Amino acid sequence: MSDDTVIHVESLSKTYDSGFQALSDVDLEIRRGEIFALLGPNGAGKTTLISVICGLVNASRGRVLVDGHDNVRDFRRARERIGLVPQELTSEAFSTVWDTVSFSRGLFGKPKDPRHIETVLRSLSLWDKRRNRLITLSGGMKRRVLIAKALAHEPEILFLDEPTAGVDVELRRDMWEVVRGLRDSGVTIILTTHYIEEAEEMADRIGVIRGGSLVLVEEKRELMRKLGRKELTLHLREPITRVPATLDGHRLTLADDGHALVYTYDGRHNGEDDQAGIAELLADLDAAGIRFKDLHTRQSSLEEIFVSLVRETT
Ligand SMILES: Nc1ncnc2c1ncn2[C@@H]1O[C@H](COP(=O)(O)OP(=O)(O)OP(=O)(O)O)[C@@H](O)[C@H]1O
Repeated sequence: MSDDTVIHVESLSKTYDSGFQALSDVDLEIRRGEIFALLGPNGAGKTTLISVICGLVNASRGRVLVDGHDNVRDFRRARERIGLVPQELTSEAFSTVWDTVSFSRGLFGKPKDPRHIETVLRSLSLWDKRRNRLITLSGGMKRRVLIAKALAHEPEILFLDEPTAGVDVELRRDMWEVVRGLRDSGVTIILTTHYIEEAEEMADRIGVIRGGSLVLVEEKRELMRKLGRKELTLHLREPITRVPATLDGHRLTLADDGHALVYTYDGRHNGEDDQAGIAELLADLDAAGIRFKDLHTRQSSLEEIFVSLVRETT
């Protein structure tokens, strides 16, 4: 475990009383100060994993250390380091913003600290609303209150469970800004999401969970670089039966019953090399007497990468 590990998850499994195994043998290290996005389809085990880390659900096997504290044997020390933002506001509709957020701090046995509550409310643009009852707030403001509640006891780690589920595009962007601001203030962020775009936009690292197993953990940039390939498809005038040996140096595959050639290349980092590669390819095609009538390029998005990963592990 390295020094910058803030959460250490080891051989974690969870079988519910029903006999359903929701997590199997999950190992994960969360680094201090990162935004980590946990992606996965419905029922993959995202909420279960968060709940076990936060100590709300018991693991069947394995252990979790939060800043070095075992989340079962040393529950309080582990839990006080964590803020959890659930999807929905459950109660307190008639309380004011100020009371709701202050009360949350008290739940962790922390002494009152109006200055801190003020800082949190200001950072989330809730200060002007502090005397408003929750029931009078817009959906966006309610989401901010959920975050303020989770930050009231000064946690260093913040879990956001589907922070933008069911919200409109504008509010989603607004939430992304808020989350980035928190990360910039030094909070480690772990979020679950269905929205690939959300992970692509915000995460430093991405974990993909499927059927209770963590199938991949990778730097987002690295993931995009390794898997985010560009494809150039050349639609040929005349079909060919095989790629001529003179074109062996290029990454070419035959498609569409010999009517198309597909060239794959790394589209993100070596822009100049790519262009050189394409120029060479076109010259070699010409020399080989292969003519094409049309071409198009496409870039794989994180969405496609994700879909292919999920498919591969089925
Ligand atoms: N208390 C429980 N008892 C039995 N099975 C449960 C319980 N809670 C969750 N499950 C099952 O465990 C699996 C994982 O659920 P979980 O809520 O962790 O998934 P998720 O990835 O968060 O899904 P979603 O994106 O739909 O919220 C699901 O099949 C769910 O039905």
